[in-house]
Amino acid sequence: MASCSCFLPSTLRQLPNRIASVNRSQPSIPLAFQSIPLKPISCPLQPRPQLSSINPKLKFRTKASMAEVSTVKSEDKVQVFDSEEDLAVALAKYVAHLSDQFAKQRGAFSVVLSGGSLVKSLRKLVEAPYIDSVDWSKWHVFWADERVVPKDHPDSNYFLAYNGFLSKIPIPAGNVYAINDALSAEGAADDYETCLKHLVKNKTIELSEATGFPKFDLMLLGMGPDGHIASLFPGHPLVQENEKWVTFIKDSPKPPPERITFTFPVINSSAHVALVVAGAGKADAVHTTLGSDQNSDVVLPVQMVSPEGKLKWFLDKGAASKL
Ligand SMILES: O=C1O[C@H](COP(=O)(O)O)[C@@H](O)[C@H](O)[C@H]1O
Repeated sequence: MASCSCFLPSTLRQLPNRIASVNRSQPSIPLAFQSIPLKPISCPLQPRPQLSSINPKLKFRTKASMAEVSTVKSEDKVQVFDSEEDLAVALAKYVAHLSDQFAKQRGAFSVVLSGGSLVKSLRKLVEAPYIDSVDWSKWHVFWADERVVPKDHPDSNYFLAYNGFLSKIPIPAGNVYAINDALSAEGAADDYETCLKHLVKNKTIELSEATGFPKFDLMLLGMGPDGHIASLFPGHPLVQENEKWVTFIKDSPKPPPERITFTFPVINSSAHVALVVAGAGKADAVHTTLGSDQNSDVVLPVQMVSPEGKLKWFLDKGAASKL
């Protein structure tokens, strides 16, 4: 029996009452979470999927199978907006629609956030009409990647999301699954994976029948100017990981060096993936991925995003300027 600690409440000190008091799965937790000595809920492990049961298209694509990597599938949608403001408006509508759909369909909405600029692009969701119309109690929030730093550190993706988004919505505190920042990178990755397994077992997260990996309802991915997504960087061996659900990196080319990240099989098992990319600084990587004259010598992590479900690109004019 393995145990995990992601059900412990977040340790951010300023967490507001409305989040702290509506914790669904925990007894009422007082404010000012100073390392509460609760016993973590145990998370029974499920058998790991065998390699042979993994959809072959999810395996790392070598240069020999480059066409598979870089082809934009016909059902993929690329939307280009005049401004980042317009992008944010459309993104809010899209997320609210999926929230409604999954809340009605299965009584829960599992949403994966990224760090960086993505959080700012979610700002319209915390405004009218969505702040009142979205059923936030159905939301379960995860991170595609997290930096292994304290939760109140400026580099923390949780901290960023808390300040820019989570603190503004009435989401139950027990539905926010932050990493255990008291662990090493390796320990935090294992702990997060154990938590996911528990949540798959109790059906908070669905399981992909095709791949045996968790199937999140919506994965919101940002992209770095180098084409990295989550903490999967170009040329790094982690992009080839096809067994683990969550892994760790200690030599991230972008600081801070220690991070945990979802692996490609998890990302690509999602029901919906939105790639949210703004700014001319990202135009080259967008061009490499979506342009017609693709260079087969380059494999960017973003080119390996090929979900079981639907992929949608939200670009502003700057990001699309080289298409
Ligand atoms: O380090 C990271 O970078 C990417 C991209 O960030 P952005 O600020 O260029 O949008 C982000 O998606 C990821 O979550 C984060 O850890």
